[in-house]
Amino acid sequence: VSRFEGVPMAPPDPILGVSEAFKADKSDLKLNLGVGAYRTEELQPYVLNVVKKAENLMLEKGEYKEYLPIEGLAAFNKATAELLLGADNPVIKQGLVATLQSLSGTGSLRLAAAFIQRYFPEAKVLISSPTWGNHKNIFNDARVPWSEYRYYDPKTVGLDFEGMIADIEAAPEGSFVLLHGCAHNPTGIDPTPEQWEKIADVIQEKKHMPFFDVAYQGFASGSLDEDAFSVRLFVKRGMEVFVAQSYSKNLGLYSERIGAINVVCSAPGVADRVKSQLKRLARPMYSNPPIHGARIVANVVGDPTMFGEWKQEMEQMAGRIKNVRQKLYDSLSVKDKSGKDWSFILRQIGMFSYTGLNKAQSDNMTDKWHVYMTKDGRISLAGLSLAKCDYLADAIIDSFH
Ligand SMILES: Cc1ncc(COP(=O)(O)O)c(CN[C@@H](CCC(=O)O)C(=O)O)c1O
Repeated sequence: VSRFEGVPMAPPDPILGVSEAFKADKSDLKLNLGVGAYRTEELQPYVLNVVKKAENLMLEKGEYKEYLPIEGLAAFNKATAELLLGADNPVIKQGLVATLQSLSGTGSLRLAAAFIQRYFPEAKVLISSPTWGNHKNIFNDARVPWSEYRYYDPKTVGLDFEGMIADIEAAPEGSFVLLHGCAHNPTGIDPTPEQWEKIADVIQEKKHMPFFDVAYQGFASGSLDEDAFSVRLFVKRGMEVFVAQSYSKNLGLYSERIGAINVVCSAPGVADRVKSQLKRLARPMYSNPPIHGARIVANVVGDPTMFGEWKQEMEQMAGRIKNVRQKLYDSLSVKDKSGKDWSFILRQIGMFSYTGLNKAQSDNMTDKWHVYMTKDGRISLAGLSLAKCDYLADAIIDSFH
């Protein structure tokens, strides 16, 4: 008898498992609107031209494959902090930012969770309701308690701002508040600048610690600076902040696993101590991060021409998704005779649209229409082409009514 007899089969991941089911579907009508991964109008994966350029340069240079330091590639860490905060941000000049390259957004979140568990064992993390499917797994496995703050209002298909503020206010002082920097996943609903000011007020009043998850910088609006507004607002107020970053979407480096955890501290010398303890946590977790993606980011950001080309390609990707969003809205508005107001689709931003379809309706989308999506009603517009919008609209209308 095997020693592993007691090991049960794990359920498929609510997001990544959708792609597995999609691959198994033989229908040529099938559409993968599950995983948040950019596709072209031809529904093909996309390697940015600027990434290919950087990789050709790197190949010509014939670079080494030695271990990186635990904290990652120094040129990447400099570039990623400057992209997030702005190169001329005083906190960078004053050495107040601890930055560690880590295994993309997920690895950065997990490393920060381990730090919180070790140095703030009494604190809990507040996460939005709903939020990205893996956030709860990360904090559960890091043994960090969490609770939810209201975020999505099904009645208005918008932000429950009063509920959000009330729940953040009611949380024990010194809680960590997990915030999506831009392009909230799965709702696509972001606070307005005025609402971000109010969120900063209540977090400051309650001495909470803001913890931003920035997985879509530049991908939401097409502008790196615009999408960093919320983080820069909190830093400008002198608040200490955690920020996890990812280059999976905005630079298309999904499987390179390139991201960073940044901790903005409010006193000199503290950042060095925080960085040293993040390194101490990373070493037994994965020792040191992969070099390839870090070099691509450092090369792209370090070369003004390539940096410019990247910004153009980001605008193109964000632009394609905006066009698809508009076309889906148009198709639904023309086809649906029920009088339902679909304008929420246009008010949402980033890769996703939170349709309001419940689990049974989402199942119908898959079982009858071969449209693959997450069971919380989220569809990834990045996996949709203009050509398929009419078909998707038919599927949504059929599933809703
Ligand atoms: C808010 C948020 N944070 C972090 C991540 C982690 O991305 P990394 O690739 O680890 O940097 C994602 C990716 N969420 C996408 C992609 C698939 C997934 O990992 O769930 C999604 O929600 O479909 C995300 O949406």
